[in-house]
Amino acid sequence: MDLVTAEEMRQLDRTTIEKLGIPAIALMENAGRAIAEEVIALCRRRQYNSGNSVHADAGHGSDWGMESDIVRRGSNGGSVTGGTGRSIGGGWNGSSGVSGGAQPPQEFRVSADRALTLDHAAAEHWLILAGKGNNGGDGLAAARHLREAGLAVTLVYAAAPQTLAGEAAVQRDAAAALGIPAVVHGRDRIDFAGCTGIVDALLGTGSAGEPRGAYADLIAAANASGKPIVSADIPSGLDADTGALHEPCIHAAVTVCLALLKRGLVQYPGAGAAGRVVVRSIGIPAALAREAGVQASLLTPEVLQTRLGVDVSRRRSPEGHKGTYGHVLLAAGSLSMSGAGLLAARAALRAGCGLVTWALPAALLPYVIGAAPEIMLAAAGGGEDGTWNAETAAEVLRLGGKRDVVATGPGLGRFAGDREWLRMLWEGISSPLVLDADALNILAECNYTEWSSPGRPVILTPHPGEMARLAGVSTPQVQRDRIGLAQAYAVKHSVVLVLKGSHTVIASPEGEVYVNATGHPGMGTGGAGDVLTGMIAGLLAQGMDAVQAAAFGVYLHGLAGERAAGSRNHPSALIAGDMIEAL
Ligand SMILES: NC(=O)C1=CN([C@@H]2O[C@H](COP(=O)(O)OP(=O)(O)OC[C@H]3O[C@@H](n4cnc5c(N)ncnc54)[C@H](OP(=O)(O)O)[C@@H]3O)[C@@H](O)[C@H]2O)[C@@H](O)CC1
Ligand SMILES: Nc1ncnc2c1ncn2[C@@H]1O[C@H](COP(=O)(O)OP(=O)(O)O)[C@@H](O)[C@H]1O
Ligand SMILES: [K+]
Repeated sequence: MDLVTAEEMRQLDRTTIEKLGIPAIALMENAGRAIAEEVIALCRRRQYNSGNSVHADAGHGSDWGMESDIVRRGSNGGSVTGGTGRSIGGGWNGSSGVSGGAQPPQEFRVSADRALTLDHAAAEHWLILAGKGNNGGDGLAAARHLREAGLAVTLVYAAAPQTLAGEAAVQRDAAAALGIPAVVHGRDRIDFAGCTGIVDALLGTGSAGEPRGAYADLIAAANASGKPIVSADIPSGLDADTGALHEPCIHAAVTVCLALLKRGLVQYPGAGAAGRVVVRSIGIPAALAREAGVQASLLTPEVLQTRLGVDVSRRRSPEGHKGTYGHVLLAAGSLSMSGAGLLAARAALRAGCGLVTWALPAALLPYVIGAAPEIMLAAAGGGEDGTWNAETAAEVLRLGGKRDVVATGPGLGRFAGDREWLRMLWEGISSPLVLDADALNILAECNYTEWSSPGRPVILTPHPGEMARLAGVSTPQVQRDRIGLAQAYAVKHSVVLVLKGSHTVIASPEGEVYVNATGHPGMGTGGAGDVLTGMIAGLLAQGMDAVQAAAFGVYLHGLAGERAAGSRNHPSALIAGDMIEAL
């Protein structure tokens, strides 16, 4: 699923309208219809949750909705198929006692427009907050469809209705011709307390900066009302590209994202303000996105398989052996942070590589013998206190020269001469390199683009603090536009960048970006990143290319976190080692 900026979306709108000849009003109609359908779906969920679906339970009501189908299925032991609507005039259901070879009577089935049908529709009264641009037009179109479905709607114009233009003005006139009641901000009283829900169609991809005047007032009042809000395209007040929230910003229960997923909806804090995000097709062909040069996508199994060519089933050859699956060299751990090396080494094995050699300070070795018997240990010299030193570079280079992947950083610590140490590895290791933790902190102090490189891929896996040091900005600046920053950094420095955190971003040197959606807040625990480093190294060793290994590693790491969190009594009990066991 592609992720677009507001500007990219505008281009795709234009291409659809001008090159394909689809009228803008048709797109707006589709948008309005999609928004109305999602409002109705929300009303159904609400009714279902508050037990109002008793009709559907009894199987004789007029509820034709999705949730009621689920209820019917449940009450019939799964034997009734849903999704076809209520049948009228027929009655044969295969168990009605028809016998003796008699044929069932020909069924006569008529289905209503179930997506726009709602039980107790008259109990609903929605306010449609409409801005004066096309986002407002979408809301006005939705109002007509909702009214058609029997819900009461009141239009709330942010600006005088006569200031609307183009397609939005067409929608305004259609609503007026149908006699849909309308109020105007600043002129009329707006009864937020009396409504059952709010459509936010104030600002979409054309918004710029903080909501002003009437827009700000209406956003604040909508949030304060406590009523469920369905946002058209994006929550008004959200930066569609970065996920930054202006003040004020709508906090939606549902966001009906139109045509293509906007970047800002998958980046925090925007992702938190959007609620449940539903992407709805409105007639803009999704295939246009790649043709127009869109480079970002959500990391779904489909993207992993078709776009990245990852064999997600991770088939193993019947004749394979440990040599088939590659050998990782991990240079990590020090006396006070030995666990970081152990976690990374074990995670590499669990990711499926054949062999892992863990190079570590010699003084540390006696303490970790037997901690994970599957791991080979290599004493790399270092200080008597179990720390690394500059002289260890030669041994790491020697060991790394024979391995399929070299990973370093977890638990490494800082030491005199560490910049030169890292430079020797960077220039001397010809297999793919994974750098994390202190290796990144060292790198941040070096002008490494001037280092010579044997032309192999490098994967950097910073958390936001490490990213800030690498990019020379503050951590809040990193978080303000994670996709944009990761993309720019990866291209400029010719690295594969994994910017960790909720919805980890993976960026390639060619500017391709993938945003991960697996994971769990329980993963905010020491060592979780070390596990990821090991996993990515383990996948690289098995022959994946750097982007494949980074993306698939992040995806699997998130899944493991979800699984591990689910297996504890409480997710906050999750520790990094649980994720390795959940692989
Ligand atoms: N054919 C298409 O293009 C399709 C578009 N579609 C839909 O259109 C949306 C984009 O529509 P859009 O480009 O008209 O912009 P939109 O988000 O309605 O805002 C513009 C208005 O807001 C105002 N305004 C801006 N910033 C403001 C602020 N901070 N505070 C206050 N006001 C502010 C600005 O006022 P101005 O600055 O001009 O005074 C202007 O009046 C898109 O998200 C999708 O929903 C779909 O239907 C598919 C087809
Ligand atoms: N709220 C969250 N949702 C999803 N993943 C998370 C969340 N918090 C942390 N993580 C993941 O956990 C890992 C933490 O890594 P890091 O900060 O490097 O930890 P450490 O240095 O202790 O190993 C990263 O992969 C990050 O994406
Ligand atoms: K909106």
